[in-house]
Amino acid sequence: MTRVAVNGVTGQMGGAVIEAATDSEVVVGFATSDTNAVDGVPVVDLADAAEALREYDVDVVVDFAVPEGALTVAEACVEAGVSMVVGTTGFDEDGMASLRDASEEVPLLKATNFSQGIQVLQRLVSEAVGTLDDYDLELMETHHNRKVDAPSGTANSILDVIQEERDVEPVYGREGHAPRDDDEIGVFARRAGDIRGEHELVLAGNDEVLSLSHRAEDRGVFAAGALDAATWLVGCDAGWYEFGDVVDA
Ligand SMILES: NC(=O)C1=CN([C@@H]2O[C@H](COP(=O)(O)OP(=O)(O)OC[C@H]3O[C@@H](n4cnc5c(N)ncnc54)[C@H](O)[C@@H]3O)[C@@H](O)[C@H]2O)C=CC1
Ligand SMILES: O=C(O)C1=N[C@H](C(=O)O)C[C@H](O)C1
Repeated sequence: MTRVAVNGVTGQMGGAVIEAATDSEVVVGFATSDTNAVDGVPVVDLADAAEALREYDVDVVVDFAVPEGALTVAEACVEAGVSMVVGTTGFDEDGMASLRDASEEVPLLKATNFSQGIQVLQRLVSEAVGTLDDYDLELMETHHNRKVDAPSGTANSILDVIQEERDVEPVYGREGHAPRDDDEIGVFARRAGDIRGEHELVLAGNDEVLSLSHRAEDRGVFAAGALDAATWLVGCDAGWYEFGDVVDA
């Protein structure tokens, strides 16, 4: 069985990963709090991660935390020679560069969304935007009220896919006198309740509207995808991998 360490183990996704781990074993978790254990999984201070990766003979880290914590664990993975799956979102350019550096030393797989449906949605978005090349585009995402980064990592990834097809400029929310340019895309983030994650791209023109949308119904979908990625990643060469590599394998 793949031996997994979970970073952000006291968080919502940390708990979901422990629950979803049936074909792999979560042997240790990392946190910055004083917690000793979560659901029977021993918790080690994040500062001692490199040592713990060796002590618990970890194959791969699954990370759902905050960028700062993910980067600390990436350093520990490099030090201990352990693979890493990064689910955390909200990295700035420097953070992304640090992850790229780490991937030169160990196998590192990063995804802003570990649901298979989003993988397919991204392919549909590429086709739709490339074909309906003069339609107006608007991108919406909705998440629970505890989410700290906006727009979501997934929305940013969808935006990347769109920008590979069309030269559109994102406009984040609109207020006041804000007439629309042909080459802009409105991007909107809503936060409410415990909504797990909804994304929608609207394409409108030619007296018609095409809507491409996805809704996650449980965090288990992300946890299961991340664990699939973790099992797949172990044994790969050092390098940068994405969830599409796992889905296509
Ligand atoms: N890629 C994907 O499929 C998914 C990604 N996510 C992302 O995962 C991340 C975590 O999401 P949730 O579990 O919902 O958040 P959460 O707020 O419930 O958990 C965050 C965890 O990070 C820890 N943490 C906070 N500050 C820290 C620091 N400075 N150093 C180390 N750890 C720290 C917290 O103690 C907690 O355990 C977010 O970035 C979210 O966007 C969430 C769901 C799916
Ligand atoms: O914070 C979340 O919950 C989620 N975050 C990811 C994102 O930022 O896209 C993935 C998913 O939508 C849930």
